[in-house]
Amino acid sequence: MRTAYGVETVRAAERELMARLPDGALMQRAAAGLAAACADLLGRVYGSRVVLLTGSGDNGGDALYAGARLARRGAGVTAVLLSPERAHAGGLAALRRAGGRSVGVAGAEELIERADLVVDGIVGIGGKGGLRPEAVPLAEAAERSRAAVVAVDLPSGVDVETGEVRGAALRADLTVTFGTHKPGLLIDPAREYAGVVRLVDIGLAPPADATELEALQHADVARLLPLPSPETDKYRRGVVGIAAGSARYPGAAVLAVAGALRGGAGAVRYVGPAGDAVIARFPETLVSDGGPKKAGRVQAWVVGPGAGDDAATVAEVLAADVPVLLDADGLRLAHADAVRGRTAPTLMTPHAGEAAALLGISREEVEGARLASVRELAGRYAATVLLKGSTTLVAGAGGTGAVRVNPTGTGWLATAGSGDVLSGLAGSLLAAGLPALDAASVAAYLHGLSARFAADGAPVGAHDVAEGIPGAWRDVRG
Ligand SMILES: NC(=O)C1=CN([C@@H]2O[C@H](COP(=O)(O)OP(=O)(O)OC[C@H]3O[C@@H](n4cnc5c(N)ncnc54)[C@H](OP(=O)(O)O)[C@@H]3O)[C@@H](O)[C@H]2O)[C@@H](O)CC1
Ligand SMILES: [K+]
Repeated sequence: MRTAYGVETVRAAERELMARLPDGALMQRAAAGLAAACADLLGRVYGSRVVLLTGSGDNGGDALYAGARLARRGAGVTAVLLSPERAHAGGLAALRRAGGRSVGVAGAEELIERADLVVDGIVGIGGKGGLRPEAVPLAEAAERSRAAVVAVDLPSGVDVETGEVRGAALRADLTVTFGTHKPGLLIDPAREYAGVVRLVDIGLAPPADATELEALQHADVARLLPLPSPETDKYRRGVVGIAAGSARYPGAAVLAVAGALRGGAGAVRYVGPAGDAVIARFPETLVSDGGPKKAGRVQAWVVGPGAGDDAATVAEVLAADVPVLLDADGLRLAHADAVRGRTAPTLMTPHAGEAAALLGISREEVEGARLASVRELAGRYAATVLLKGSTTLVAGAGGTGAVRVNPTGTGWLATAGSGDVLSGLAGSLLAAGLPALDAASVAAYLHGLSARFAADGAPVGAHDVAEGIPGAWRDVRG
């Protein structure tokens, strides 16, 4: 499991470690890791031109010490000091001893444009607000320049706690972060600014119960996948009910069923007006004519994809005492009290536009503040919430615990119907007995992986994503 921690937790872990180490040892570990990453990126250090953007805190100190290491290996290193009188004294002295030099911001843009490597040590976890005005032209020059840009700990200007970016920020090709990941490095829009993230181990050991974000990895998903035992039957594997589709949108029903058939449940029941289309494509589906109540035994329901205005079916499903996944039209048609009042788990799967409608804010606000939005929805509805998008996040019911961030997402998933496949897949995992947080995060993981395999660098349709799910299972299980 990849984990990320908030600033207070990181600082507490740093204090604890520093108390046991000689003065400055931690910064030397950080600088050594940073210099090694820079050298890898440069390929040839000797003769390269390196510019250090240096702020007034320890983030600048890391950059200066790393710059000194590069200068000792023959790089021409220039530190641009944003506040010359407050630059890290030890780091600056080390750089000068190694043959590096320092300048003020005047003329810095030209240096940046001619550099091979720019190191962003303007601010790290001590930063408040976005980039200050004097740093903005330097960030713009770095973007214009052909130099590789390496951010120290995090790209300056992004919100390390939330992944929000208000105003200008440095755009890095590589971020070298120390001790642990930070939430902002894993959530868009900040994640975009971070480029590739490389974690340098400096010996920090933050407590597991303070985890802010978790990203499942293959091994975690493999452990959670529901596998049939020798004595199993379809009810033990779980029966998922799909109440989706309408005369106008029969395809949503077909795609939700397609996802559900690949999710590990033993059987898929379908109720709704698209039964003929479903059975024509998937004859193994148990189609029934009555509403959800008359469908027979179901261990989890999916309601909403392509459902049009059928509020009665949504209400009927919400009244069932089994896990319910609420998606698409279902999110709009559900009564908030009916969701909050449920005793069995509820999983809501909005995209940013649907989340915005539920929260009464704009889509842009949701996309700019994903972490806050997903937590807020999970709190308001007392439901597990999967917020789809460029970074898919899953918050557990109530919104207070660690939020799961999906590492397998891809832009190819932004295609009509892919959400229907995801809802069927996650519903199937719910029926197979996974807790809602696991069902949602495992579904997002497999869905993203499947899309990556199916796309392989070219556009895909939602049905390709559904058909690729077994391949994603196999890959995860190794
Ligand atoms: N602690 C450790 O053991 C280790 C820490 N390590 C490293 O230290 C970093 C944290 O260092 P830190 O605490 O000194 O804060 P830091 O991020 O450099 O910024 C604070 C300074 O910037 C200023 N400032 C604030 N906002 C600003 C803005 N928007 N734009 C511009 N300036 C702004 C603010 O001054 P102000 O002008 O507000 O008085 C203050 O002086 C961490 O990210 C990691 O890289 C590693 O070496 C491993 C060991
Ligand atoms: K930085």
